[in-house]
Amino acid sequence: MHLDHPETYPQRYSHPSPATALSGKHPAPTSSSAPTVRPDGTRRALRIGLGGPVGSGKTATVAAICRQLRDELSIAVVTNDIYTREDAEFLLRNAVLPAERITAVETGACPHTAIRDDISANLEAVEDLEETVGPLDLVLVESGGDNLTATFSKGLVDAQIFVIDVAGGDKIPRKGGPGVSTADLLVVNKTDLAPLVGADLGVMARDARTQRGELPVAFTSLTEPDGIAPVIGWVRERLAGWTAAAA
Ligand SMILES: Nc1nc2c(ncn2[C@@H]2O[C@H](COP(=O)(O)OP(=O)(O)OP(=O)(O)O)[C@@H](O)[C@H]2O)c(=O)[nH]1
Repeated sequence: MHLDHPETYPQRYSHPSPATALSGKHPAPTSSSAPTVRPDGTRRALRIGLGGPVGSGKTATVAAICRQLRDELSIAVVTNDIYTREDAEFLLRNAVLPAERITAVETGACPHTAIRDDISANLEAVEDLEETVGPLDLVLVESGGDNLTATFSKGLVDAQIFVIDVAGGDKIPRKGGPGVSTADLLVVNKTDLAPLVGADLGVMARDARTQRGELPVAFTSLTEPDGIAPVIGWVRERLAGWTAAAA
């Protein structure tokens, strides 16, 4: 695998039919069970959850999405940490969004509980953001770092991104689990580290395809300029579907 030629990645960003993305064949605009309109009748923001193992790059992905899209979209972020506000503080320190657009939820327990079983604190945080900073286009909900079983409740988010990284070893996609197998987008991050840890991106792409069928996979390196591009393409597609469904 030649890492200096990213186009040789078997599926740097594979989607069943990327060419049809603008021709109405979007992925389902939402699989969420949450109401799609706000009390005043306007459509609420698209909510995207980001989950994945500890340290895989969830916060870095959220930061990169915000930096890339904040000039054209109204964005807010909810972070979840077990005991601290570490992730929110990172986003604030790096000024990826104005402070009033970032809220931290301290889960005080297994992170997956707050995004799957008792979503009340997260729902409240999202709804407060919509009320205080006005109509939003996109809300990113970052889970605390967990294991391969964490998934979001469909009552909380409309779509889920699961972030793993190559430093965890190229066997991770093969291990499966609901995040790897069913997330709307699987991100394999830190591809720049592949040569250092002996991870084979081709094997990861092949195993991800076995686990996920036609669901998309994005290979990212957030240390590279525009390394977030494949994720941005996917987010834009989801937003287009969301907006089209509202029309
Ligand atoms: N080399 C490299 N490092 C990265 C990349 N993305 C993130 N990192 C680094 O990996 C570390 C963890 O990244 P985070 O974004 O904090 O990971 P996280 O998943 O939010 O971590 P938790 O919230 O603790 O679960 C940080 O030191 C990042 O700078 C990448 O693409 N390449």
